[in-house]
Amino acid sequence: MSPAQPTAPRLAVVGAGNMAEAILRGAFAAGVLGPDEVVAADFSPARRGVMAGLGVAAVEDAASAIGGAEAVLLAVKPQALGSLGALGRIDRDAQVVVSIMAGVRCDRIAHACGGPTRVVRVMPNTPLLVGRGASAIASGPDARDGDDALALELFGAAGVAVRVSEAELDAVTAVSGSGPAYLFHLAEAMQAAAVGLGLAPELADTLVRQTLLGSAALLAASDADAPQLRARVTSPGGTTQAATEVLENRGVQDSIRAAIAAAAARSAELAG
Ligand SMILES: NC(=O)C1=CN([C@@H]2O[C@H](COP(=O)(O)OP(=O)(O)OC[C@H]3O[C@@H](n4cnc5c(N)ncnc54)[C@H](OP(=O)(O)O)[C@@H]3O)[C@@H](O)[C@H]2O)C=CC1
Ligand SMILES: O=C(O)[C@@H]1CCC=N1
Repeated sequence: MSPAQPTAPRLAVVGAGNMAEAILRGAFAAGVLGPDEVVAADFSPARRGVMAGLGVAAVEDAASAIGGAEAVLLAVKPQALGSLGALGRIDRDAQVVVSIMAGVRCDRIAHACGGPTRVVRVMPNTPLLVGRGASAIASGPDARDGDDALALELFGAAGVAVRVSEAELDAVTAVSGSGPAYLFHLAEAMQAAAVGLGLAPELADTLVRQTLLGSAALLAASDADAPQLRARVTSPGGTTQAATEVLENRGVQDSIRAAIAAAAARSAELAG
């Protein structure tokens, strides 16, 4: 597909990495935006190539992408904010800045833009890639009514999008932003255990993926909560009880609580 050349893009994307790609794919699939309404900036020729493959005009220089866009999506790593001189080009009256950077507060973004700015922060997660994202959206102090509309549409197109306060975002980041990694950690451990018990790696992989997928679908669809669903699998004196006792004796629930607390603390630290 040859990239479009928008004269006044609706959305300028700064940082066309994994998350930006997931967000754009979801938005295009749902028809929320067309590729000709987007311009993306990335240092990496390979990432610009990915954008071109989506039909999006891609440039190297963020400053040249920003001009005229209705909204600017900041999708670089939090550590890159300091070197984003292009933010000085933001029209703070006319443009909305949507940031997915973990931990970076609205006031820091506004400072980088040169003063009060219409900032909307979003914490998405990678299941966006398959249309099953969980995204939380917080409007900053200088955002106007309706400034979160594009974010709600964009992120709602690829899963669930909910409004939260900025104060809640560190906890959200720890739970749903990083959350997919916790499940993948469990998948790794289950696959290794299955192979350790003598199952072929391909069989272990199939069984673990389908077990996690089916369990997540059951949790999502059921009126029962997680403890009730767990009780239904656990026959008294049976195999699940034997496993659960080991998990409890080894403090797995405490470990998960501590891990999520560490993620929230790290998100707060990234605020600088
Ligand atoms: N991954 C996840 O699960 C989640 C991530 N986030 C947030 O999403 C953000 C993006 O993450 P992710 O997509 O994984 O990051 P990536 O590193 O994949 O993508 C960022 C891209 O931006 C480029 N870049 C950096 N600075 C500039 C600049 N000034 N101008 C143009 N391009 C630039 C980088 O190039 P180069 O590599 O050459 O520097 C890179 O290609 C992060 O802030 C993260 O906190 C939020 C929720 C979940
Ligand atoms: O690990 C991180 O910092 C980012 C934010 C949430 C998921 N990934």
